[in-house]
Amino acid sequence: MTEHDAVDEEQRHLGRLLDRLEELRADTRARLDAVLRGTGGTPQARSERESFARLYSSELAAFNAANLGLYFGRLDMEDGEVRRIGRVGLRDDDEDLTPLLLDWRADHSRPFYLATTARPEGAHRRRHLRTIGRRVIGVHDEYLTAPVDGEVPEDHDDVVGESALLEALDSARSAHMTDIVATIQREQDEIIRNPHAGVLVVQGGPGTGKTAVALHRAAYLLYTHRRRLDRSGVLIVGPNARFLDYIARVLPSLGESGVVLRTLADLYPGVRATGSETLRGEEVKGSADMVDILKAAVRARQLAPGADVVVRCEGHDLVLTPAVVRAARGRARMTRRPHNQARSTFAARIIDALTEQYVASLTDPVGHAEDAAWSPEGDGVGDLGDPARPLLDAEDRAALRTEVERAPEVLAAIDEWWPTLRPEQLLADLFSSRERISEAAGDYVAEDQEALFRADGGAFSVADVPLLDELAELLGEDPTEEGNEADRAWAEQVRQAEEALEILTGSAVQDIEDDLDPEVLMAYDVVDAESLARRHSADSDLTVADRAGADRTWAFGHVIVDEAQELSAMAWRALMRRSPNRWMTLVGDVAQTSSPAGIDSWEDALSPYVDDRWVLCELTVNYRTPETVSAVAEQLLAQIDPGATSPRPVRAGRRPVAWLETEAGSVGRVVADEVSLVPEDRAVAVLLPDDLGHENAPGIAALRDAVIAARPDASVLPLALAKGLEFDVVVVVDPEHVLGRSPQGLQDLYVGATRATQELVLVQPGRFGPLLSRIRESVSDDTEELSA
Ligand SMILES: Nc1ncnc2c1ncn2[C@@H]1O[C@H](COP(=O)(O)OP(=O)(O)OP(=O)(O)O)[C@@H](O)[C@H]1O
Repeated sequence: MTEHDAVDEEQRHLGRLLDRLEELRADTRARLDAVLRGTGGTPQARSERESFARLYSSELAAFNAANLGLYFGRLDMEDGEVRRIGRVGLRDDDEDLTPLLLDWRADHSRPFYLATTARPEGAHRRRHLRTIGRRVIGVHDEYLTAPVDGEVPEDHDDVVGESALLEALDSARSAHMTDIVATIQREQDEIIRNPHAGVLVVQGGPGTGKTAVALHRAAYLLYTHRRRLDRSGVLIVGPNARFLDYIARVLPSLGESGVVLRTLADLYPGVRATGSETLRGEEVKGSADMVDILKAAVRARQLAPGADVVVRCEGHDLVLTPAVVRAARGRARMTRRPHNQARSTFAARIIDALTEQYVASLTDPVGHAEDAAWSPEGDGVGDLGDPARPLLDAEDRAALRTEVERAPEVLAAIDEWWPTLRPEQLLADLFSSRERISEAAGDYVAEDQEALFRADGGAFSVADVPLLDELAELLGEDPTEEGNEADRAWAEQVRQAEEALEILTGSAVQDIEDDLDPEVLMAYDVVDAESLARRHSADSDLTVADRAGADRTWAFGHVIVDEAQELSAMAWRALMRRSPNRWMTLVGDVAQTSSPAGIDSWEDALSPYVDDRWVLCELTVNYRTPETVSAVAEQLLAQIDPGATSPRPVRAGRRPVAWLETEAGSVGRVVADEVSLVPEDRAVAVLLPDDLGHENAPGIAALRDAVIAARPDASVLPLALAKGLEFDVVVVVDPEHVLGRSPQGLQDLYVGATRATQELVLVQPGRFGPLLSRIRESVSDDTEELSA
């Protein structure tokens, strides 16, 4: 059969598939319309209509997304079976519901991604289709076993379907990422379909497809564990909003909804962290020691007076001694409940003490009341029923207690000593007061204390988000606030689980001064699956993604973190709370860590939560940067970690790396010239050192204007925002400044250089320093050296 015949054959099949897709789409559209037309009925009927409407809408979205590149692969099995693989599964409407197309995630599609001549997986031939719109324009066949017509099987190493892969990689990068379903590689497939139900760490150098793999794993898990994950949702946390915008376009085309995409900046519902942070601040706030600082800050708000305080109640003066208030505070702390929930214990103790005095003052007006004062050792109740004071019965005493409880001065005193607190307010109060900082963080050196201070305490930065989350745990909800019944019930369940866990693990109830053990986070594990499911099936018109995104304590079925190396110890805590079952995919590269609070090793980050119960997978092939750029990146990596291995690039470069030294005043012109050379269909980015990348940095506006004049669609970004992104041509401005700016400078430059899919240009005001000159020298065979 010639290629021409093969194209004709596949074109006929594609036509059949597109017709079938159209039928299904029309059918779903009609059902959706019918559901949307429905009105009235019982609440249950309404709620059923809502869920059908959601189901049909998401089916429609999947059909719409599948339209392009619907059918991309075919496997001819040794036993004669033909499997056609595409973006969605389609069946004929005949009696047997004959499969017309297999979803790429189905088990039967797997050999398409795995088969090699060494391990053909039962397949005889793999065919990749090239399509444009509704047209098949070519096919590429690989024989995995001795072919019938005598062709020799190709040699295979770790790259499967190489020509289809290279074609996919060479297509111009649009502003956003595309899916890779047609060309997933074996090592990637093994991660995407990995059955491990705990923490899976995916480590890989730049361009190895970590982000792509994470997204396809989300799609695969939602397909394979739909019932479970549809209710509980999947959380994907990425490095920045730009990046999320970039991947949000990929997920629908993978056919998925019900996924919550977040950056750390918006992980805490109701707060969008846009404030800036110093490197020192990032480091101090990211450290796990902050847990103690925050606990101290909460305790500092639990007060006791220095001298006796008189409160008036219905015309009677009642006295609270510091000892009584301290004892009430001790009791409240001993409950080990969050601050706002322990408040009722504190208040009850104070009110008991005052009631006792009140009773005494009425029954013993001549002044023996003091003898009856509630003592911290007493249980505060028995005294009320003392038979030596028969004048008031229990009912009278209860009425008096109510009077005390409602007395404005009593309420004010309780509010002053044990106020109801909100995380945002407490953190803002703490950071805007040097006095409070030194009270809570007295052990810190002055410089670290100063790093916490800012005049506008409420200008939250990303580093503050995990602190707000931690405080929300320490403070708990305000039990007097309206609504949130379900949340309170959930918090109560978790609390009981914590107690059960303490009994199970035999650990004694800890002293009130004790730190919470990180293991306590594991308490969610003993909340049974049924309770989790009940919570997840709450009656609501909102989608799972909407509800989960707005609920800080939502327990996600699966959590995926991209660029996980950037997470601080505090951020890990916040994320682990969202993954009580610890079913997570963590994707990252410890050589790219640029945050001073980020991690150097996966062990250190994970051991507090799962000990050594996590699985590491590595990606070794670089699909992004060509050999020319990789050679430079490899040398930078050798500086970061001499033991690390660079991923192997699959592509050759078009143009050598350009090293341009220029007068400080000509940077704008040189960069603009470079940018103007880039063909129009290629994406180009100018990456700036983070401290020069912001709008107001000197000279940046002029540089930006020059670049935009040369290429209006060019991206001009600080390096930190380029994380996870890619562009065909990348110009890094002032690499020496990047190197010198922070201890993570090498990592920053490594990240910047590895954003390029085709060309890298380094523009240096002045001269390159010793390290970069050495690298330039060592790759000089294919280096373009220019002096601008
Ligand atoms: N199997 C594949 N087929 C086609 N393209 C692929 C494949 N794997 C990865 N790619 C492409 O390679 C590029 C790099 O992938 P991705 O951004 O996922 O890498 P990464 O490991 O997350 O990189 P970084 O750590 O630098 O952010 C993307 O354009 C992606 O689409």
